Amino acid sequence: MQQAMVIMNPSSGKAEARDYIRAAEEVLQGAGYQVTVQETAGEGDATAFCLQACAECYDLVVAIGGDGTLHETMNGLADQQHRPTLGIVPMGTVNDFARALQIPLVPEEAIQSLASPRTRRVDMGRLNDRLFVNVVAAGSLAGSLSSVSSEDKSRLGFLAYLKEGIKELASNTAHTLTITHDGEIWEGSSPLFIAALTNSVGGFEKLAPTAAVDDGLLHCFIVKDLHLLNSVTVSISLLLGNLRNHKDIIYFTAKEVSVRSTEQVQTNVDGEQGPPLPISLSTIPRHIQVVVPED
Ligand SMILES: Nc1ncnc2c1ncn2[C@@H]1O[C@H](COP(=O)(O)OP(=O)(O)OP(=O)(O)O)[C@@H](O)[C@H]1O
Repeated sequence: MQQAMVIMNPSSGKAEARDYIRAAEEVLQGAGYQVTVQETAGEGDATAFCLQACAECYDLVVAIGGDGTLHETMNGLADQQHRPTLGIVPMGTVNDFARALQIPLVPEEAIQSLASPRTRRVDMGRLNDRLFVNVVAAGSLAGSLSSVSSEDKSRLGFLAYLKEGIKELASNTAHTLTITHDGEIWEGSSPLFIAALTNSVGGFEKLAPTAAVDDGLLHCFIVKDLHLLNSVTVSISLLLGNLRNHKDIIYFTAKEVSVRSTEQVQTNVDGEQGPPLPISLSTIPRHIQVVVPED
């Protein structure tokens, strides 16, 4: 019999994940799996459970939680020889990875699609010595995005990030960043650098509309010194899915990028606070197999 481990974060989103365990077990048992449920109690648990699933050669690991739970679960798959297929039931407030893979955001529907026979191989990102699934941001704006409260995320979604971002822009802080990729070096003042693996960032699916989950590329945006006034035109370009063509944005794709600064600069990784600069980023093409809904 095939083995499935369900890793569930009871605190994700509106703290309703526990209510869906029974339904997930039923669908997986119906699909022929013997199911083990593991509930996280805090940071690091999802990674530890996933490492156990790799070591014990589970066939499937299902993450029930938000992007943070998914980030931790996928870090357990990093350099393992046996990597189970991944199933996702999005329960967070943003759920970027699920959006990028067209996994339903309604938990009941996502649970039904766990029995889908369709899978996709997707890229992972590497940041220094850990993995990321969706996006890395660096700069003064990235630091402020880490401070968006869960309450605001639940209430306002993407607008919560915009609210924090505008507050930060008003204080007009930018750092000197040195960004190296493919033998090219950019150095200048910037409030924000973004490297996205998928088209969905902060719940907003038009940031990098050309990014595919399996193109092996980091889609990078350098926001040149931004003032409140031109931030309006940048926001409009963002809404139109045309950010990469804005005159104050430098857009490029790369397989490897490094970002450093002589100043103390914060990062945000998959929506949570990351390590300070310097960082080295790269892609691990088609590293993970994910269950996706049937067409
Ligand atoms: N039982 C628990 N109680 C409180 N926090 C937990 C528990 N289990 C895990 N965590 C923490 O929850 C965080 C991940 O939350 P997750 O991202 O899944 O939900 P979210 O923040 O509501 O969603 P999103 O990232 O989409 O906004 C991790 O930092 C993890 O350490």
